[in-house]
Amino acid sequence: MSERPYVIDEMISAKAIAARIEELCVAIREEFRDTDKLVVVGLLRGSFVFIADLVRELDLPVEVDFLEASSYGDSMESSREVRILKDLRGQIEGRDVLVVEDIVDTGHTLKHVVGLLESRNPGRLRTIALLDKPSRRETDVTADWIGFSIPDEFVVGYGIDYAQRNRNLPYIGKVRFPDS
Ligand SMILES: O=P(O)(O)OC[C@H]1O[C@H](OP(=O)(O)OP(=O)(O)O)[C@H](O)[C@@H]1O
Ligand SMILES: Nc1nc2[nH]cnc2c(=O)[nH]1
Repeated sequence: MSERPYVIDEMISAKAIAARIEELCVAIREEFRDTDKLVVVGLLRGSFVFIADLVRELDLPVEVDFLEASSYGDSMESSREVRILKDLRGQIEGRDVLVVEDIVDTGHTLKHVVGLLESRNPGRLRTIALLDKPSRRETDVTADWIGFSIPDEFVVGYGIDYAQRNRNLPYIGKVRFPDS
């Protein structure tokens, strides 16, 4: 945990997030309207709040599963080495899958996870990210649906942490160091 004092400035309000999720769900329902039972895969830990709001708004028959991937640890910099700390409980072969990510930054996490899940021969595999930082991308990955495209700021809240804190903020905020 960093000892350096920081403040959090609100960037995207809880209300704006809820409104955007409603819009995204219209598009996702359309894409999966003929699917029997969609497998919605949340990438832990950051997506736990987003997936909870998303599946309740989606109003489709879904199965929820989780995969835990980590590349940042407690740091603000990606290690670029994605570790799978917890695998899915269920099989996805032949199943339609929606991967739910909180943020795509360098893109290493999403690229690694999509590669892993593709190797299991799912049906349709689609991805959604609440936040996208295109200016930071180091890989050729893009989520099929994006909530908000944001500038190069380190963000927290709505599931997303800084050194495991601030995940419980209801909004997205950016971290600022007043001493710099
Ligand atoms: O596009 P990238 O540069 O790979 O960054 C995105 C990933 O970074 C964060 O995960 P983290 O490793 O911090 O784990 P966490 O979700 O458990 O907080 C975030 O939740 C994304 O999964
Ligand atoms: N907390 C946090 N984790 C990230 N992982 C990748 N980008 C970010 C970010 O902006 N904030």
